[in-house]
Amino acid sequence: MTIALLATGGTIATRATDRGRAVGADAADLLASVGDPAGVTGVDAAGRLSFAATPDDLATLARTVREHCRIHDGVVLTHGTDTLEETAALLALTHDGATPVVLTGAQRPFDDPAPDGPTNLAAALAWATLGRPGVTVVFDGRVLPAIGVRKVHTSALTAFAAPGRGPLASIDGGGVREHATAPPTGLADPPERLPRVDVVAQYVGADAHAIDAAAAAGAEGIVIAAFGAGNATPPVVAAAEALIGRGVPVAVASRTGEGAVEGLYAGGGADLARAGALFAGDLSPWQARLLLAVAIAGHPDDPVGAAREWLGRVGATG
Ligand SMILES: NC(=O)C[C@H](N)C(=O)O
Repeated sequence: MTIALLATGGTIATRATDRGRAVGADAADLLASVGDPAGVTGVDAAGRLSFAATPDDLATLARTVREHCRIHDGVVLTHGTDTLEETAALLALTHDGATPVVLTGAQRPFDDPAPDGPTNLAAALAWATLGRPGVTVVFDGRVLPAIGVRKVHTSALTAFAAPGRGPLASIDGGGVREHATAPPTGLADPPERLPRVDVVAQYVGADAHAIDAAAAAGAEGIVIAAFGAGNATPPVVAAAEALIGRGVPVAVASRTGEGAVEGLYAGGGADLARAGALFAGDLSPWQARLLLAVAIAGHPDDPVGAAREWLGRVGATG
């Protein structure tokens, strides 16, 4: 059994500096922190804080993970928590085969007197060793599905949840208790590049400025971080209808944090649905954005059709 540990940076690898926390631990340091387990090869895949990652970085990482899936029995990534859910979604969409891919990270730095990184990394390696297929996130003793995972706390050690989808398993001193299996992954090839897809936030009185600016800046798709079950202000609905009419795919996801979107209300979600917007089920706006970008890259003729099918397959829509 061989496992690749791909270190990409994040708080789990940071030390204090006079500029603020900075990445200062590599794959070898991380493996040393968990006692250099046999069969695990450390790879320095990146060394950044995850808020600084670009779409190109994510596409490159997805291809790197695929390569390591071909030569190892499992792949574990250490990753910054800020955008871990976005990388997790991309890896889930582009996963190939049955090799377990497990993401983890930490809320406390590498040089913290009571770090959570070693516990999380040890649990991630233990979960990967079990060989369950698919892409998961292991954090603070919980195994979560990649699709649906969200960072839900800025500082607590229980930083992640998958609302409505629940932990798949718990890992603690008593061992691993499995409750559920993750939905299927592996719907597309990792794209060479991720097209620009922008997220437009909804708030009381939001006008069409942001959505129009996104389109003018070259966004090939738009995600509306909508009110409630999938509503937007009248000017944003009108702008979205116009964009869809010009062939720009528009997806709708909720800003609430839990539950699925539906086109229910006249003047809001019902109008968006009638215009042909993609309702992204229970995906967060951030994961919906990755899904739409992968669909645009892989299915330029019908990205909305491809994305609709994938949403069903990952259990995001009914
Ligand atoms: N806890 C963390 O890893 C947060 C950090 N800013 C990152 O995402 O890289």
